[in-house]
Amino acid sequence: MTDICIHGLGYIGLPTATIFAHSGYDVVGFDTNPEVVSTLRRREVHFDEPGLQQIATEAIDSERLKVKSEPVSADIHIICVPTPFDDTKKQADLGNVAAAGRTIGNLLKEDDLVILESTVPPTTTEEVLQPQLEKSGLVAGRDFGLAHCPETVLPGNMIAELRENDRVIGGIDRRSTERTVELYDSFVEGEIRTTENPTTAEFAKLAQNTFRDTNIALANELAMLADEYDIDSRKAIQLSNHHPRVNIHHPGPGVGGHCLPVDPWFLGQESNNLNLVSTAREINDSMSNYTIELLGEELGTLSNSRIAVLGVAYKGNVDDTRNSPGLKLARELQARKSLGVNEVTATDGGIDDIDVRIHDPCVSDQTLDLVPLDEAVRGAEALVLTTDHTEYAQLSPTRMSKLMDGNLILDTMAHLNKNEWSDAGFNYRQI
Ligand SMILES: NC(=O)C1=CN([C@@H]2O[C@H](COP(=O)(O)OP(=O)(O)OC[C@H]3O[C@@H](n4cnc5c(N)ncnc54)[C@H](O)[C@@H]3O)[C@@H](O)[C@H]2O)C=CC1
Ligand SMILES: CC(=O)N[C@@H]1[C@@H](OP(=O)(O)OP(=O)(O)OC[C@H]2O[C@@H](n3ccc(=O)[nH]c3=O)[C@H](O)[C@@H]2O)O[C@H](C(=O)O)[C@@H](O)[C@@H]1O
Repeated sequence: MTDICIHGLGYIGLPTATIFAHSGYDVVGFDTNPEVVSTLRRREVHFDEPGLQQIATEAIDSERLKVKSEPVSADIHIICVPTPFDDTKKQADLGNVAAAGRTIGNLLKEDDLVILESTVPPTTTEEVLQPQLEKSGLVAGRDFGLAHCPETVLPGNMIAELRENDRVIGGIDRRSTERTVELYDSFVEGEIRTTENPTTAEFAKLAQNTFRDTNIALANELAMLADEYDIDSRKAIQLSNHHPRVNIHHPGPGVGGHCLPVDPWFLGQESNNLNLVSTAREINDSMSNYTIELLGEELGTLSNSRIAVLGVAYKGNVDDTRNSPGLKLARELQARKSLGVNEVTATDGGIDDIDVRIHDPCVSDQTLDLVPLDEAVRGAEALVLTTDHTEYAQLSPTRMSKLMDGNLILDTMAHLNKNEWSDAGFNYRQI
């Protein structure tokens, strides 16, 4: 008999299935994508996450975790499916949650427990998932349990954070909440806090990411203001943060990933009260444009320039390019070229012909036209560092200088050693 069926074996579902298997449960991991299933059956993890390959392989080898392309009947179902964002409607696409609900509804037995882990707009558990489950004829709260337990792990540090992070659990009744707490208590070392309904748990999760996105927008606005005074924004922010109640985040080339740029919209998708939050989104989205302005300012013109964009993963040491600031920057520069207009510098009125070359040591996506580092840098007038991969911190300014035609380095993440690059003759600029 299967204890737990996990629906969706991506960044969240696979580590979760693995950790439950290691906690002694019999787990089936089900994914609708046959490639994910066949890759995992070959004991290969289909994305980069430190430490996961080993523990996932151990779980599969021990047969505590079975990977399947069909869902199975189980006492507990955990939903970890994607909840993408429809950018035109500014609404969550909850099709995968509804589909998982229908699938589980067909398998549901009395006394089962269903837990939604995916990040969703408030009320989704009760208004989208519950009706699908109840098509089974069983009633939530009476015949089966239902709860929301949002995931909060940080990509790059998931294995530790799965255990260590606090959890919020909101069931549709007390018994659903208690059963869910008991389940997560098997491996969570952080505090498990409960709320009286799933909506509060959904809201609390979104509030966390909205806080971070809004805070970064403040940092980005401070960076643009500091530039007007010709001072180092990061130094100023660092000094501010010594106050015991101030914690301003870091400015950068924009906010990437599929969580921070998306979740703030989920929070108020039916509301007219999304003011600060939507302004913060606009500021963070505008950082690629600001980066292009800085480039134009430093180079005098972008016409006929060659620019190397270093980093299209949305953050350091991951292979995920969803909503990547580096990719957005590269595509915006390339779009100017294809438009054949010069919107960047008012001074020369020439035609942009920007040669943009992109490199990333962690990303292997063939569709992105990535090139090796030397090829990206050779003949470039400017390097723009958009991702803080550890590997980039080791770049030799002397070697880069020999390959380049110009001497501009725009370090949007303040990842490099300013003195070292300046001493090597670079015009070093940060955001
Ligand atoms: N990746 C992250 O860092 C975090 C993600 N989340 C949330 O967790 C949820 C899942 O995200 P990820 O794991 O990153 O997505 P993902 O895209 O990496 O993985 C989701 C998997 O679900 C499968 N799938 C889609 N529909 C399915 C269905 N009906 N039944 C079974 N499998 C199905 C897909 O084929 C895919 O393999 C999202 O709501 C996300 O916002 C929450 C915290 C952190
Ligand atoms: C509140 C919080 O810390 N949320 C986390 C976040 O994970 P994610 O990898 O998206 O977050 P991140 O490391 O802040 O990176 C997002 C983006 O923000 C940028 N970033 C981050 C911090 C900063 O000071 N400045 C900045 O510009 C990063 O470069 C990146 O482009 O979202 C995850 C999620 O919900 O999926 C969540 O589980 C994680 O714990």
